[in-house]
Amino acid sequence: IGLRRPEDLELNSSAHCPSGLITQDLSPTITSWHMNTYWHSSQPPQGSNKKVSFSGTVWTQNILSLIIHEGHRNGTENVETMERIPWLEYRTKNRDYTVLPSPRVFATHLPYYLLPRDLRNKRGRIIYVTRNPKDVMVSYYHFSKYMSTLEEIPDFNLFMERFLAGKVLASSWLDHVAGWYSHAEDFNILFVTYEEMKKDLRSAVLKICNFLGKKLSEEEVDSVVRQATFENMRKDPRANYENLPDDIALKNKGSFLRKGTVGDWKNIMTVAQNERFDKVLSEKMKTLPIKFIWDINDEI
Ligand SMILES: Nc1ncnc2c1ncn2[C@@H]1O[C@H](COP(=O)(O)OS(=O)(=O)O)[C@@H](OP(=O)(O)O)[C@H]1O
Repeated sequence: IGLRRPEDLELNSSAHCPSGLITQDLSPTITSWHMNTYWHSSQPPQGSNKKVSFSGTVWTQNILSLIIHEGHRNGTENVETMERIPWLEYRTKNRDYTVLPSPRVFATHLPYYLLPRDLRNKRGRIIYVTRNPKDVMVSYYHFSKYMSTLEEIPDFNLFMERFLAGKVLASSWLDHVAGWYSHAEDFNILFVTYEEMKKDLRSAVLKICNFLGKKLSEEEVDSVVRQATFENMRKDPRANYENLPDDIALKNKGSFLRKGTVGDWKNIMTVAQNERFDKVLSEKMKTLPIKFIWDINDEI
């Protein structure tokens, strides 16, 4: 399809990323800025197909799967999320990605410069999903307790410094987001935020359908929205990653879908930690047009 095979990317994976964070030899990052890449297989029509997203990876994977696969939507097929939308950078089961049926959809946490090069020729669509970085950090903090493959750092202060320095799975959130935003015009990309999905899921689903050129009936959109709510995804073992092996997920320590809210950072961060975070963030983001939503009542 004109895209290089993932193994050609020569990633130097340094960590497991069972839930989707990417890792290369960079010091890794966060949990909720993610990216789902999507493209059709052989000979894709010009400029059509691919998508990536950041933050709310599993949520977006689920939404995409529900939009694209009628069998998922109507419950006649039962396919694991990671089978439907595999990770670009983690080839579980040694699958040959070049022979997957169209449309091919992938999730990734790769920075923009490591993506297959034809994405820069806009051959495929990218949905990039971001979430406010304080909630990302807090989500990742809990996630690292849940995943036995991640180092657990109980001291939140220390954890925050690691996060800000990019010494977490998938590397630096700040660099990742800054990189993608400043190179957006090279890609056929749709930016979606976790917070807008949370505030108005139906509009977000329609926005994604529109970007993909996928027409669903009103009832089908209703069905996607219903199945993509936090409450319903939490009950769905595929969406909640309940089938992860016990040696990867410590299920007695929680569940993958934990709280699913905007503003949980306020429950854990101190005033001093918040000020320190804001200082680092504003330095890094001062030239970028990103408005973060820190609270569900903030205007989008
Ligand atoms: N449907 C729905 N609604 C609201 N929130 C949702 C939903 N699905 C997943 N989530 C929340 O997304 C957080 C996990 O992020 P990711 O899926 O990106 O993680 S990962 O990169 O795949 O590890 C994690 O956030 P926290 O609950 O704050 O930890 C999940 O609960």
